[in-house]
Amino acid sequence: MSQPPLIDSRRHAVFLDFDGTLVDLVDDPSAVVIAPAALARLEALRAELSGALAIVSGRRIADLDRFLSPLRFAAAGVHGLERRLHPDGAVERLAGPETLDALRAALAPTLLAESRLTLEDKGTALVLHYRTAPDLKDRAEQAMTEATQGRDDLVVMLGDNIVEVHPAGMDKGVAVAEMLQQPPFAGRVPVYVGDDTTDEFALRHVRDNGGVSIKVGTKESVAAHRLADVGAVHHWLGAAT
Ligand SMILES: O=P(O)(O)OC[C@H]1O[C@H](O[C@H]2O[C@H](CO)[C@@H](O)[C@H](O)[C@H]2O)[C@H](O)[C@@H](O)[C@@H]1O
Repeated sequence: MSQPPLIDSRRHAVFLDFDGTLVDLVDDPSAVVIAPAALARLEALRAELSGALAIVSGRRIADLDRFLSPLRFAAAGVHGLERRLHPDGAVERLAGPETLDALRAALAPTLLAESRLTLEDKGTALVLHYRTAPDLKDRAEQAMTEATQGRDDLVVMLGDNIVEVHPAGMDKGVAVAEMLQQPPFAGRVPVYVGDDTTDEFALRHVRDNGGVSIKVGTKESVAAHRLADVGAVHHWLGAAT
């Protein structure tokens, strides 16, 4: 995998993952921080791209807004189950939290028994976190498998020290493909940057459709290009032409 080409602000639409791409991974999911200088660079880049810059994340858009405050960006949140095409627009939700009520109940005994496993409830998705208890990886995956037994309407995804469940039929690849049909992204060449397994859906879509696919870090990937870490991502974003 090679170094990525520089962003061409006249031609490209830029889609950026959040955790592990724009911010370093930390133990507490609520404790991620973006440097003010990096935030200012993102804002400048969005203007140069005539708005064609979006965050594509497993996070809720409300959480992204909090981390990126005072800025707001176009975004696909919860792996595409939430959408906002324009920073000042309303968030569109493609599923409601009630879909996961039975799962909340089914996971409760495991959470009671294993206090080192934590649940992040994103409404339309549930996440079991085990970063601070890596020995509980199998236990978390087993609990999620058992809780989702017979639920073909749901999909379980393994991320970086997490196991996550949400309604089936949506992933970051579908989200990027759909956003590319709409202004300000339509007609531009997609660039996608991401670090995790859930980014592979989008990296594959972009790679197969003439775009620029960029993996962050050393994990295996379908991407054509690589950047070493979060610092390298911000450096590269700042070099856009
Ligand atoms: O799609 P992303 O923007 O990369 O979001 C994926 C998940 O990110 C968060 O979890 C990850 O980051 C946490 C903070 O650094 C870390 O503690 C955790 O181990 C990582 O998996 C977020 O909490 C999840 O909801 C997102 O799905």
